[in-house]
Amino acid sequence: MIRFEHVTKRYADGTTAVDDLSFEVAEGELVTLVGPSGCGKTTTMKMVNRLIEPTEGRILVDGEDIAASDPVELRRRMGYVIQQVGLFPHKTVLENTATVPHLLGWQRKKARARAAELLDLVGLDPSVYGDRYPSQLSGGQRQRVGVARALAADPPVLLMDEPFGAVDPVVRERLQTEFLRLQSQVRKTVLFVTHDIEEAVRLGDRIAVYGQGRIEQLDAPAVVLGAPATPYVADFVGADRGLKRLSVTPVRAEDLEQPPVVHLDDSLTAAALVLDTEGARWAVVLDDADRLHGWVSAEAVASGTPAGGSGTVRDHARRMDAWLRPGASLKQAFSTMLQHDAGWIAVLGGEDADHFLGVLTPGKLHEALRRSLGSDAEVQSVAGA
Ligand SMILES: Nc1ncnc2c1ncn2[C@@H]1O[C@H](COP(=O)(O)OP(=O)(O)OP(=O)(O)O)[C@@H](O)[C@H]1O
Repeated sequence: MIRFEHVTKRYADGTTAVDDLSFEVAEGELVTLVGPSGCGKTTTMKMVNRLIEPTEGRILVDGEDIAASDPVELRRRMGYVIQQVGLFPHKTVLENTATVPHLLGWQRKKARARAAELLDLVGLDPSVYGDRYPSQLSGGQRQRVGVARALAADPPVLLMDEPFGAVDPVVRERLQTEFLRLQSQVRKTVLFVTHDIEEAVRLGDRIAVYGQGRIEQLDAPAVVLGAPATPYVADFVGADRGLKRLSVTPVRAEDLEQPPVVHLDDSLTAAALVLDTEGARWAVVLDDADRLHGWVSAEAVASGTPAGGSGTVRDHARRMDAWLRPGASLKQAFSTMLQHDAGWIAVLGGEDADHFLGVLTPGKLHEALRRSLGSDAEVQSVAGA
């Protein structure tokens, strides 16, 4: 969708901001450009909407060399969100959002309806915020209007330059979450500039780590973190890259352990037999509908069994309210385990969404992390970690 072919940008003073850059962003893909200040990220992005012209090489959008396109027409096909947002102070939120549709000659009513729809999509109720002016919004709300405005004409490409850079970390995280949700619906082709590796890793389908004017590595976040291509990349992503990988590695059904399972109405004798047979110290407890209830320890079962053996698991089961879905991150899994002081966390999913699939334990979590890269790269990265 966006293709850089040997693109170089040298400024008049001789600074080579971008040096022989070749890479491609696929349709619907979100690529984050990350690197230290002055490494050429913004220059790269501004060449895509021709705010800056390359010195050498060419850029194709949808197969078409943009050097031959009309810059104004080109920019209308590309949403552009920047840190300073650049909302018109004398226009309302709704008018700001409808800017590009207006420019494209949409009828006023249609443009306003579209703007209202977009505001809703970015989490701003148009009936509450539509008539406000930018000065009457918080920083985070202004950023959302910026995103809504960039999406209003439904452009296939979004260029985002530190769009969440000016807000505090809490708001920033919320905006990232909302943006990910939005992107899963609209599937734009996105180039996203940031100097924050956490943000790059969280948002990018792939991340491009910049050195001076060059991409040092362009890979999926888990690969960049698990197998950095160069010492520079390893240094840039940080010594805690192992921890960061937890947040980009999903829990998969095949990573789960299958502990013994008993039901609430099982007799303690039956439960004791199951635990004995499997040599387990605890079992997961499900209700009649096979939904998660909690767990029961072998000790509790044993302590109840001599008393005539008439008791059921229900009398000794403990509740476990925490669980995850497949696809949750290993970080979420680990954090939930810590929060509940538990050595395992149940994973529910399947056709009825609440089916018990198995449990993730710290051992399985470690295995999942090791496997996420494929064995060779991982062995090296673990050895070198
Ligand atoms: N108009 C210009 N004339 C000369 N040099 C420039 C010009 N614009 C940018 N540069 C230089 O080009 C290099 C790359 O700049 P660029 O803005 O692309 O970096 P960046 O990675 O986006 O940095 P930041 O994260 O600080 O925004 C820097 O060394 C910068 O000083």
